[in-house]
Amino acid sequence: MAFSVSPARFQSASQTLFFSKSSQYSIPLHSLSTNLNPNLSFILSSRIPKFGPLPATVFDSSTTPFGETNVEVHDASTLREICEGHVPEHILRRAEEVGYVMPTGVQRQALPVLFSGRDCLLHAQTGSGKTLAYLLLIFSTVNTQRSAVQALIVVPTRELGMQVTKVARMLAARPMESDRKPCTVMALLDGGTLRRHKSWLKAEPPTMVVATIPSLCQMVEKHIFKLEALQVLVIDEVDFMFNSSKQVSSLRKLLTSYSSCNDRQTIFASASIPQHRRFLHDCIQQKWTKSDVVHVHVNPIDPMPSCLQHRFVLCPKDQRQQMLLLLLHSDAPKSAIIFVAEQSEKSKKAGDVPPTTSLLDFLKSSLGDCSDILHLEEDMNFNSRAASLSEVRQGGSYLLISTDIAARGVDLPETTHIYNFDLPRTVVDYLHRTGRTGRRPFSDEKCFVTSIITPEERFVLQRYENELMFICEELTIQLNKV
Ligand SMILES: Nc1ncnc2c1ncn2[C@@H]1O[C@H](COP(=O)(O)OP(=O)(O)OP(=O)(O)O)[C@@H](O)[C@H]1O
Repeated sequence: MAFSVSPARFQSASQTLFFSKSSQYSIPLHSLSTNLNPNLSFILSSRIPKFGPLPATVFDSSTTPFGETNVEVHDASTLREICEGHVPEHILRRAEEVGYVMPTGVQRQALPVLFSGRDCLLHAQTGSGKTLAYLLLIFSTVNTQRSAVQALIVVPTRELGMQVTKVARMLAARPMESDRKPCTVMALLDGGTLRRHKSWLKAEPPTMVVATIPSLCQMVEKHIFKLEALQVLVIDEVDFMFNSSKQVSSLRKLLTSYSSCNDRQTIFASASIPQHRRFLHDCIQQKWTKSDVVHVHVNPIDPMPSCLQHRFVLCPKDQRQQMLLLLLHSDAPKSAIIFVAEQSEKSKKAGDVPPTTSLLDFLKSSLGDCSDILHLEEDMNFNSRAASLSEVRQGGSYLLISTDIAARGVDLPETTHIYNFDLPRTVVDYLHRTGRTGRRPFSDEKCFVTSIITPEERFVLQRYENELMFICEELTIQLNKV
């Protein structure tokens, strides 16, 4: 199959949307599984009426005649074939050395669009390789001989920022003999020592910055970080960022006041973009993107990796720890993440032990005090959070007990099992938690997602099943076996 992108057409609306001043894309979505067919490319017209319907046009990418931004990528094309002429040779060599030889679906579809200079909404399954897609675009665009920040990647958490920085630096590493300046990558993340970053930015600005919003704004507001030379702006986990009341106003400023969409290429990425049509409409209206922004939506009818097997087990709330223990004994997972709800403010004020800590204590006392049971939550200090993740990354097997802080973007490809000790609050949270497993793009290895629920929660899970279109199999485990 060939993938083609045609320029925006001025056709009448196939979908009617109405302008909204709100930029919160929080309503639970049917749009995770939209009415689009797989392999459709959704391209917007540039004619946006002031307060009217959005003239959106849907093209079947396999049948649309080619236009001026024609690209043709065959299923058998290697990553090198797609990137050659755009991405520097030493980056391509490095990518191959670390095992990025064939493109994933989203890379195959998005890279030609990205190389054509269009703004883009990268909308594809968790673990599908969106990070590499936007990093390759950045490497194709920046000029490392220039002393200016030319690419900015905004992420919601320090953990995701460290991960993206690591991949970017790993790809950017130049051979020793090279006399050209390497692409330098700065991590401007919450919890870091900004004094060091200030001197770095003043002395020799890095080519690429990976930042969380609070640290970034601090630097931009003090005019230490200048965005004039910005060529690529990536907002990763975009729906999460727009839904965060702490981040949304700064994000809007970044998109409009601090830099202009005409001077940069703007990429939004996520596995979940609720109400994506309205979001695209707002992007154009608010001038966050240019009007010919492209929506690359990969596998819209199958928003989760197909290697996942979803299961649930019914259990009274006060016996979930024992149930989890039985599940761990019967599954014997190589590596697992156990998701626990965040501690409520009321419970914090009452001085209760955080749920992650009490589960950690229970598992350590039941399974033996083994060091490969770790935990991660917002209220831990940044060093402890980093230590937990780096221990998990050191390989071997692990059990990570975490709140939803580990649910977005964190890449732990060894994870084979996810346990929802507490049911996720929304369907989007279910999607991202489950997406922490099944993260080997070319593997068929079965991975398991198990929710421990009360009978009253069954209908909530059923709603998630309907919205995400998966089937959850019931496990029957007798608690008195403990
Ligand atoms: N072309 C490729 N070949 C082999 N592995 C790849 C390729 N591209 C990405 N990967 C691997 O796939 C995994 C998932 O990639 P990545 O973290 O970019 O996913 P994502 O789409 O950003 O997921 P999420 O939506 O959860 O953030 C990583 O371990 C990465 O190294």
